[in-house]
Amino acid sequence: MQANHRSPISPAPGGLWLPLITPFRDGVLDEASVRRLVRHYAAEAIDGLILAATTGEGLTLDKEEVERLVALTAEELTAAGRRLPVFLGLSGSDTRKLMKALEHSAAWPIDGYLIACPYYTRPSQEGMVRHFSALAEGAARPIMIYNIPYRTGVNLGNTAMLELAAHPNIVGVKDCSADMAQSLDLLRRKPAGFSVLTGEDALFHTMLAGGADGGITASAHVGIGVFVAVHRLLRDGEAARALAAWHAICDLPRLLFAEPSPAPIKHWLWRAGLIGSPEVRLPMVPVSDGLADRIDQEVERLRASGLDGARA
Ligand SMILES: O=C(O)C1=N[C@H](C(=O)O)C[C@H](O)C1
Repeated sequence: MQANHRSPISPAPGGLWLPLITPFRDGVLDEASVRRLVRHYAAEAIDGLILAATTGEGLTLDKEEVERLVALTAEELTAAGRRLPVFLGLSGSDTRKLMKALEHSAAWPIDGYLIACPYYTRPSQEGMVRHFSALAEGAARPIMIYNIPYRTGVNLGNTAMLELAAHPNIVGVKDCSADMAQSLDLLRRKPAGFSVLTGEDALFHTMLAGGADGGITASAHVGIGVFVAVHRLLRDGEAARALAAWHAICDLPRLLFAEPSPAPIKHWLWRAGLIGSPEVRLPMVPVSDGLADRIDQEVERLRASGLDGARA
């Protein structure tokens, strides 16, 4: 398969990548809200977008919806004059089906893929190395591995990860191993050209300070400017200012993950006027009344402090 990059991206992704929620209204993709969201976040100094991953409820989208989501995003980025890398979230436990998904999306305006470890079947380390190697061979664009054992049921260990990191088409990992020793060991041993981006929102500052290249954090939908600032300040050696900035928002992840994601984030964005409805698709359900009240109060507090970033 030929490489077919829409735009040249840094070979090793870094900085703040936003795993965009997918807005729905009355059961269908809410196109106006997709456009508004993309415009809104394209105006921020983020480094990339991820579509249809966990936060984007990718498992509930049909092929036509994913294609439309990708097209709308590309249109809005072009209209905004923003060359932002866009990776598509993929997951599955059948290598052949994933190869077909790669083929199906080969001409889409995306720059790469975020592919989760195969879930439910609990393959061996060798099975996962062969799985990702096959996908990397077949993909026309770079792949980031998504290691999230508490969702998939299987952990891609560092030996296997480093073997995969040697593949030129595997450019990084979204690390949600939930094992600090494993994450720090990976940061110590990762080769040049292979990025580690944390997907543990609450550990965003800690992981960056430990040498991570960036983060893919759903919480950054809120207070996005602060997430960007924390990354830049640390990169520029301004540790004290980075920590002070982080302290202003470090409780957000706990609030936004108090119930299954992305319902709390969607409630927030709806209250902030960025999306037309907080709708999620079953088996996800809307936030409880109690959490809705807590989020509403926090929306007001951040709005008053100017940290919300919700200026559509
Ligand atoms: O959408 C994602 O990708 C993210 N996944 C993590 C999860 O699975 O909970 C959290 C992260 O903030 C974004």
